[in-house]
Amino acid sequence: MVQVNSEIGPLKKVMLHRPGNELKRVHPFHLQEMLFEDTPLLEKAQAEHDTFAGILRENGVEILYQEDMFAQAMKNESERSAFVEEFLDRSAIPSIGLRDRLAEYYNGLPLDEFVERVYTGVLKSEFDGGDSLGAVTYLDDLFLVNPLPNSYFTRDSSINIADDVILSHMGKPYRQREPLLMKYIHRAADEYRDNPTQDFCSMELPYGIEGGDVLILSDKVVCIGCTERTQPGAIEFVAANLFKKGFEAVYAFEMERGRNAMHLDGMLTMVDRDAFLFNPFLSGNVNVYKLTPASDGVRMQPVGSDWSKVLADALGESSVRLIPVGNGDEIQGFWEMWNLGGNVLTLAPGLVVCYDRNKITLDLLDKAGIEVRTFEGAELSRGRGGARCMSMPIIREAL
Ligand SMILES: NC(=[NH2+])NCCC[C@H](N)C(=O)O
Repeated sequence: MVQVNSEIGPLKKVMLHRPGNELKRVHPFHLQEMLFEDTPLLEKAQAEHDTFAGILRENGVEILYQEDMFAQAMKNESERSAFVEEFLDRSAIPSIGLRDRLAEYYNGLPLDEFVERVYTGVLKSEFDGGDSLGAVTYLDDLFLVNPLPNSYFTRDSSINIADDVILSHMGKPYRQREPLLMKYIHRAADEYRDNPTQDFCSMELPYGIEGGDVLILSDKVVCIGCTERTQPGAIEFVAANLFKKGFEAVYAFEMERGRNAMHLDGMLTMVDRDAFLFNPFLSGNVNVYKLTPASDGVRMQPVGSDWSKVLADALGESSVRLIPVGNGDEIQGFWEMWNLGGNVLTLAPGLVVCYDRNKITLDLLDKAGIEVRTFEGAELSRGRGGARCMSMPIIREAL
């Protein structure tokens, strides 16, 4: 049963994906499209990820691996062939003959190889496409089926709020198939079966939303980044549904639409009952809008750009503590923002896990009395996500 009513309640259960051979598919000439900054070294990335997982376990968190849950869901043959249909529909296969051959190939693989091939995709050179037109044209395409190298960022492809699950509608083509894995996991896994699901990924709603943009302040209030990945229409839709469940407000943070401010969770994370890490270059410069329930749907009201005021109001407190990532330093400050200094995963109020590389921010966290567990992220950070992006909370204890 999913139960996530805050960003900071003691974390009990989480879903991760241990990076696999899909990272070896990241091509240096296609970094932008594949959403990587550089080519990650798989073995080192796995070791870093294992250290991250070890810290979670030491702190009492049960870990479920996405790849295991997906394999479990795919044991059911009709589910598997339904998945293959949807997966290939979204893989832009250039001809029907080739698509049919690929469907046959995927359906015929032993389960472990099947799962591996979903993550790693299929290179053109690896597949005998027969005499279909699709197999002999577009020869400069590298992949027939693109890999899923961003799938270790489990935060983004679905969203768990209270006992609701949202399947994301990803903003970038390279990631649009990731929520499908979650869709089939949700249908099969005990953890999810009883939870209401909003399926943004199959819905014809033309608006994107990703989990990295959604911050749950409490069982009444949620903040959502309005970014290049998450559009106003999706925020309004989610807000209207949350209001039906008793939520009282959704704050929309309007970000610049670009890779610099990719998701809200790179700009703002909650680390204690009254404390946040934030991007000091944005507060005061980007507008926040408050959505509240209204008889005819959702009411919207601008609430300025001072994040400390906005967050204090959102929590019903007189003030909050804001810790500036990189302390606003004109070069290092930007490095630390870029390298996920603000993207920490909070394990309990005042206890966070994050990369060890953002020294200015680590020092400020220490001075603020926040306990920090660190791990190296030299390879993992090449995908430009940190501890929060790499984790999907399933259960957090109530505060
Ligand atoms: N929640 C996050 N901040 N996720 C970061 C995802 C990074 C990934 N390479 C992407 O561009 O989509």
